[in-house]
Amino acid sequence: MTRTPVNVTVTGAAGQIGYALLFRIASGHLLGADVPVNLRLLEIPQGVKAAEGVAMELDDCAFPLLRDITITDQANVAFDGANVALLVGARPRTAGMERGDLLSANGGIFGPQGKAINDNAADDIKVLVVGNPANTNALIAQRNAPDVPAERFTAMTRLDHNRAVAQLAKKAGVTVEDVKKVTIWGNHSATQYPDLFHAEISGKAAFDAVGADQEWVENFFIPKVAKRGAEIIEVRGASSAASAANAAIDHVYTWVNGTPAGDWTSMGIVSDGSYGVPEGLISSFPVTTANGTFEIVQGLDLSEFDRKRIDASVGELAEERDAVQELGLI
Ligand SMILES: NC(=O)c1ccc[n+]([C@@H]2O[C@H](COP(=O)([O-])OP(=O)(O)OC[C@H]3O[C@@H](n4cnc5c(N)ncnc54)[C@H](O)[C@@H]3O)[C@@H](O)[C@H]2O)c1
Ligand SMILES: O=C(O)C[C@H](O)C(=O)O
Repeated sequence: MTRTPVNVTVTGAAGQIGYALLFRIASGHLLGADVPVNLRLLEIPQGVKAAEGVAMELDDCAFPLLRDITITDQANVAFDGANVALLVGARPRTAGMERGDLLSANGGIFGPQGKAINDNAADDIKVLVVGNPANTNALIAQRNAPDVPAERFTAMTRLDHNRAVAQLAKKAGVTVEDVKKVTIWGNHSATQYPDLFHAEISGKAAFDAVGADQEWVENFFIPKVAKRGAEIIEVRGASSAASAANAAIDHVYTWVNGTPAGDWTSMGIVSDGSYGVPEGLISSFPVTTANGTFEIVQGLDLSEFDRKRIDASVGELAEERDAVQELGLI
């Protein structure tokens, strides 16, 4: 059966993550091995030539699922008919830049892109924001797209989720498939709360499987996951790219194809007020997915330890929201 190609828009296509991402999308890892794709690559004018070079390499792979590539510096063209949008391109923080400057510079990117999605994307559009500060950039895009259901805008915490799974598997001496129900709560930042207390390892409580070692949880596991991005930058000399691209693939694949039975994932999504997270903030939650939709896992008992850490990260998200509100970006 010939399937209609899915239109996948990638912004920042000529960047590091773009280079690690596009070949996997074109080879069927984003949506499935039987789903043809059209790629729409958005870059700033200075990035267009490099994106053309990447497109030449994509051609040279002769991917059977890749039908068409469009390269543009116009958001309205890039998001025309988009079914999936991966917003990777962002303004990085540079020396001397205050947080307000960073939020303002990114508002200038994610506001217009949100509007372009609103005006041009397909009715079933699904958006993943990767570019940092991911949660607040997603909020800016979402608020600038009033005609798109809010739940279609998500922010990436899957890299943090995967990092937590890997650390737990290492500590417990098991494979990553044995680790289930890990949660990243809050912001994709150093305040995030990687939660192992509701997780399972080989069918038993993860906390017990790591030796019920509270000291390890507080002083190794949580900071290791929360500060892994900074550690990669320090050791590699550049921010994570292949692992970030892999997490973006995982995020969308899971959203479209569902979470496996007995497990959940972490996604930054618009809060409905669950677990006391103020409605409207884009915060990471434990979610299950099925048929292209997701639901927050309900009914988890939160300890005082959990509550304190979730509140701290959500507090940071509320501050970022207030800052972009003051700047008139939402
Ligand atoms: N959420 C996460 O887990 C996570 C993980 C790693 C990196 N990141 C973030 O992802 C972003 C991209 O990282 P990278 O390593 O690919 O950076 P990069 O600098 O290599 O590439 C970014 C690309 O975006 C392009 N760009 C900038 N503004 C644009 C715009 N308005 N429209 C289209 N393209 C634009 C640039 O020209 C560049 O080619 C950064 O913000 C980084 O901090 C997020
Ligand atoms: O780009 C960064 O600041 C780090 C990145 O968000 C990561 O988690 O690896």
